[in-house]
Amino acid sequence: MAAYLRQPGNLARYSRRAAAGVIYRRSALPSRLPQSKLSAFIALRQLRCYSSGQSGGDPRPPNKDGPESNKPGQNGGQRPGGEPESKLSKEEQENVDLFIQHFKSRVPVSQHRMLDDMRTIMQREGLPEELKDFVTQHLRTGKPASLLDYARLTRFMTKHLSSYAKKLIELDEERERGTVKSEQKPDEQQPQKPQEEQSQEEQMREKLRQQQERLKDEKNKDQQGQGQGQGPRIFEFRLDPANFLVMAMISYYIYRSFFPSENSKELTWQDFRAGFLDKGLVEKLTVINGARVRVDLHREAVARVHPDSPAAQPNFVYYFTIGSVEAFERRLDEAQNELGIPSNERIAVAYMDEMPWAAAILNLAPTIILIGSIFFLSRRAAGGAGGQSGIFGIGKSRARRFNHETDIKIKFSDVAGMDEAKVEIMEFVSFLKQPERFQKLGAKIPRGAILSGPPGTGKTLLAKATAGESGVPFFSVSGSEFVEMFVGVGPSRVRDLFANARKNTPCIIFIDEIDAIGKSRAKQSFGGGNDERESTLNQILTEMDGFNTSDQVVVLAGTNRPDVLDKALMRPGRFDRHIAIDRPTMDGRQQIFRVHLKKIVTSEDIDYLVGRLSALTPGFAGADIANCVNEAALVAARENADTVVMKHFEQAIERVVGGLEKKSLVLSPEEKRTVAYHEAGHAICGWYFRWADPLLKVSIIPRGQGALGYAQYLPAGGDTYLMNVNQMMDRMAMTLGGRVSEELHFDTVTSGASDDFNKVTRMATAMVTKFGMSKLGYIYYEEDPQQQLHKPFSEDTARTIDSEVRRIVAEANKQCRDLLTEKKKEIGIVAEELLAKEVLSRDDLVRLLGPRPYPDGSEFAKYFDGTGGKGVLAPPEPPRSDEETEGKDGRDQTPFPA
Ligand SMILES: Nc1ncnc2c1ncn2[C@@H]1O[C@H](COP(=O)(O)OP(=O)(O)OP(=O)(O)O)[C@@H](O)[C@H]1O
Repeated sequence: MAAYLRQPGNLARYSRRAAAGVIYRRSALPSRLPQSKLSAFIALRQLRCYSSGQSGGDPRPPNKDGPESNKPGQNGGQRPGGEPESKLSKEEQENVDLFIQHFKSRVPVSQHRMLDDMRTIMQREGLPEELKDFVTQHLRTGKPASLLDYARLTRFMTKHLSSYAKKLIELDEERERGTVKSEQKPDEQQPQKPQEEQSQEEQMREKLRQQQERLKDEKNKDQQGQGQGQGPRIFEFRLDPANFLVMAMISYYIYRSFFPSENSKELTWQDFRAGFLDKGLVEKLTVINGARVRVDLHREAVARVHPDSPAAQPNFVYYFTIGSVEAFERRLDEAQNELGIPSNERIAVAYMDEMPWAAAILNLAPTIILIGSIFFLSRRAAGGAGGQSGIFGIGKSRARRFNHETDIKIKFSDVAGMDEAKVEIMEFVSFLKQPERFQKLGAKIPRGAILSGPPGTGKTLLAKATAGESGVPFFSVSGSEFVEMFVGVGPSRVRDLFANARKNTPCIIFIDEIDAIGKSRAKQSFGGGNDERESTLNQILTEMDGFNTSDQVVVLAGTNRPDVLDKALMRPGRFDRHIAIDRPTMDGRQQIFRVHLKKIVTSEDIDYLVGRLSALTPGFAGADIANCVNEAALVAARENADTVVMKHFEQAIERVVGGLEKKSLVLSPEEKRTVAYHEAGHAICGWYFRWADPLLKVSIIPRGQGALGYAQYLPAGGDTYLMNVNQMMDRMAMTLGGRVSEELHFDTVTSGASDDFNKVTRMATAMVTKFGMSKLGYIYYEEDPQQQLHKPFSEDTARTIDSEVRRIVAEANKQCRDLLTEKKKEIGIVAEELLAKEVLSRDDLVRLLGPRPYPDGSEFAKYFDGTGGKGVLAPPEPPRSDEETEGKDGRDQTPFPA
């Protein structure tokens, strides 16, 4: 491109095309884009010719002496219009002429007139310094100008063109007003123009004036922009030829730096030798990267021998490829020996390693991409987690801030049950709302409270409700979010969290799962400890100490494991209050059901529904209840029902508790029969033992994990918290009912009762070692898995425990066997019905066996006596783990494992 532009006329042609491009596209460009100055000048000059009307229809300026008179020197540069004579010195006059001539040789004839006019102006005002430099450095000396020189010149010309154009217009106007002394003789004056021509002239003049005004406006705007200088100036890109040229140049140099400019051609060794070496045209050889040889030739000699060869051009080089440097050197030596070149005249060989820019960038690309990706990922990770930007945001707290006005709509009315907890926590609300009430009496405000309890019991909900009630910002963060793989991040996040909170007082901080960082420090030392967690805990302790009593920041924390928390956390002055939230009672469950049933469309009698559902769900936490209600709505939706009815709720509870029905599990008829008699054994025991929990349902549909069938009972008196010996013995006997029934009805027994034995053994052991219900006496032995090797009792005691457990289990077995032997016929009836129907409800058992001989508790009777229900009762198994079942609420599930 540089070579192209440097060729005579190309630069001018190029700029003309660019200028023309600007003129023609002008209408399509945005209106605020300024018109090219060069194009403005050309247009002005054309208009001026018409408006001056000197050539009688010929757009060219009047030229009495013909075209030749425009030649420099002939008319002394005097403008045909009659401008004053040049006041320049002879040398300056020559400079101007040289300059104009130089350009005339490079632009089309149609633009010569424009250059003549420029000469006129220059003769009046002298040659500007920059142009003078150009003339003296290049035109006078004959030294060729570089592309950069031309670019500089073009820039300067562009800068001056508009002022030249303006001056010429002024000159025309002056001439028209007659203020300029005219040298024209009266007989040379223009004849009267026809009317049409005059109106055309008028239009032209109007256009001219508009153009002039636009130029003025532009200049004013420029000056204002520069003059103001206070606010930031908006960079404005002007698409004029000068800018275009500069950009083209920059692009060209960038392009050249990536792709070296030299033209080259590949040669063979033979061509090289015959064409250049033998003729003595080679000046130098350069071995590049040990693989290619660049041949530098004596240019002048080549130009003389082969004037048309491209090798005569300065940038042209030949290359040839070599196998190895040694082979190349050997061949070159041989060739030069053959040619008889003396050693001091031999061709110089240079060696170089060359790495093009593109290759260098390619080499760096993996590193750049890696660093870029790490940066990008760190930004994304930090941004996603909490809006911090970049890797530098890692020490910032990840707490989410909820705004009481928008985010937290939860009130205490949304938290059902847990009345005691609410009363406790209400104090924090009053403190946040009316701190003066406490302060005036000199009372210190509690700093925080730990809410502890099983999962899903509503700890987070209660904390949110506290924030919602008190109308303060709420910062929620999980304990595990403090811990990162980087040392020092935990404490830094704690500091940041508390600093944020202090800025937003009054507010509540809620740290969920605080046991993740608040574990007792003494217990961690085993196995190396965890310094990072410890220092995070220390930071929390420090921050909580650092509160002023007047700082209205309340810290609430939730945990499922209050027992493992560090004592320092729990001391007064930090988490002063310890609020235990247990699974809801029957009454609590009813309230929670009421809260969640509000969102459900159901036509059932709400009081009956709530009572029955809560009776069916002993041991359920608030989250389980919310899940069941939602699941029931999903079941109903699956059936395209209009409302959610009792059946859907029961299916939902059964599904939540027992797992999905395993329809794909097909048992053989013998297996099914065994399962039916096993479950019937449990059912009969549950029906006839006085202290056993009343049976609700028995089923032989496989469900969940490994249960081939199950019998379900509910505590007769609702939630029970104590069990007497009779109840325990009856429960154990009932649990053994499956195996005893198998023994009574089949020749052999199956492995299906092993889970029953597990339960019975654990229960009997607990009676001996914990409940003081054996001849071992009132002793408590902890069941500590870590103490397996070192039992806390002697061998003798171990033997006594062993024999006592055996005795109790044997007694339960005898009790069960006696009953089932007596009720063998009833077992058969129930088992056969079970085989036919797969599921038997309490009503079915009443039908088959008659009413239960012992009256059930009133609460139980209210919902499950078959009268209050709206159809077949099919209460499902409640969700409690084995230990809880045995120890607390008396619910039992006797699965028949696969
Ligand atoms: N007392 C309640 N009243 C109404 N809904 C409740 C109640 N308790 C729990 N829930 C329901 O259970 C959901 C989960 O409760 P929450 O997250 O507060 O339990 P959590 O005790 O904090 O559990 P975790 O210990 O696992 O963090 C709540 O969103 C709510 O729908």
